Amino acid sequence: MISINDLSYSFDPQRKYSVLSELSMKVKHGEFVSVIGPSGCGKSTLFKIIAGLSEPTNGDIIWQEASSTATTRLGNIAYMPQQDLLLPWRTVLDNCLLPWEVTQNRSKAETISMIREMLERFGLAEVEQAYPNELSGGMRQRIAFLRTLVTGAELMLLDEPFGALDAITKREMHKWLTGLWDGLAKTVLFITHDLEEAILLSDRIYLMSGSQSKAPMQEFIVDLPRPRHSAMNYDPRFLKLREDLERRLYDTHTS
Ligand SMILES: Nc1ncnc2c1ncn2[C@@H]1O[C@H](COP(=O)(O)OP(=O)(O)OP(=O)(O)O)[C@@H](O)[C@H]1O
Repeated sequence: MISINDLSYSFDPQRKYSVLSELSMKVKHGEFVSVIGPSGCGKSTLFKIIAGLSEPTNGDIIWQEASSTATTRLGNIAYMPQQDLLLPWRTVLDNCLLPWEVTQNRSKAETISMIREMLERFGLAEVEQAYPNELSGGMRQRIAFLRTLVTGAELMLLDEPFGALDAITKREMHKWLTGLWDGLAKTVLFITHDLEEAILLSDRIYLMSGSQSKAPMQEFIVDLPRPRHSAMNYDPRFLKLREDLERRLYDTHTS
């Protein structure tokens, strides 16, 4: 689906300090891949480059089997930032229509009917005419996720979508997303600081070191069957991986 090769990025025009340095990773069709790493190591910067909002300083992004530029990716890869960014003056339905207003890629009636089906499936049919301030945090995140799906893009970049939710709502969101995942036929790249969330949701996890002296990326395979459920948190494979990730994450902090 996407392959990132030796990617580097610097905010500094003199390029003295690189936020990302020779970083490589791959995501296959239909995979759920999480990116974890210490705060400030460049996870959101990486997502902005993949989404086409910034051009890398060096390196190549192979997307849809060809070398790509920011312009070819922009608007074709769905990006859900940390805040839900729902427009407060628009109803749920009108917020979900936003991606269609930009692309106009099918008829409005067809899009509304597709959104209504998704609202039904997401358990949100009754709030179609509600405004964002009338919804709970979990509902707002579900609407923002639905709006990201409406773009129709196969690759979705989700930047800490559950980071601001309380522990119980977050757990409900995990249950909801793992239940939904098998029928979605999407490819997801997901940023999180929550190791349990990363293990429960992902097929693979990349740990970004953010350090010039360490390997920029370490890969971990999550060897747990699907469908996933929260009781897997006690599976010995889950516990072993959690311990391993925690240790490696701590190592990157203390390097
Ligand atoms: N527009 C900018 N100009 C200059 N430096 C920036 C800019 N945006 C981010 N940075 C710096 O780049 C580094 C990486 O930031 P980024 O937000 O990508 O990290 P992150 O890993 O996503 O962090 P967190 O986990 O805390 O969200 C940080 O040191 C940050 O201060």
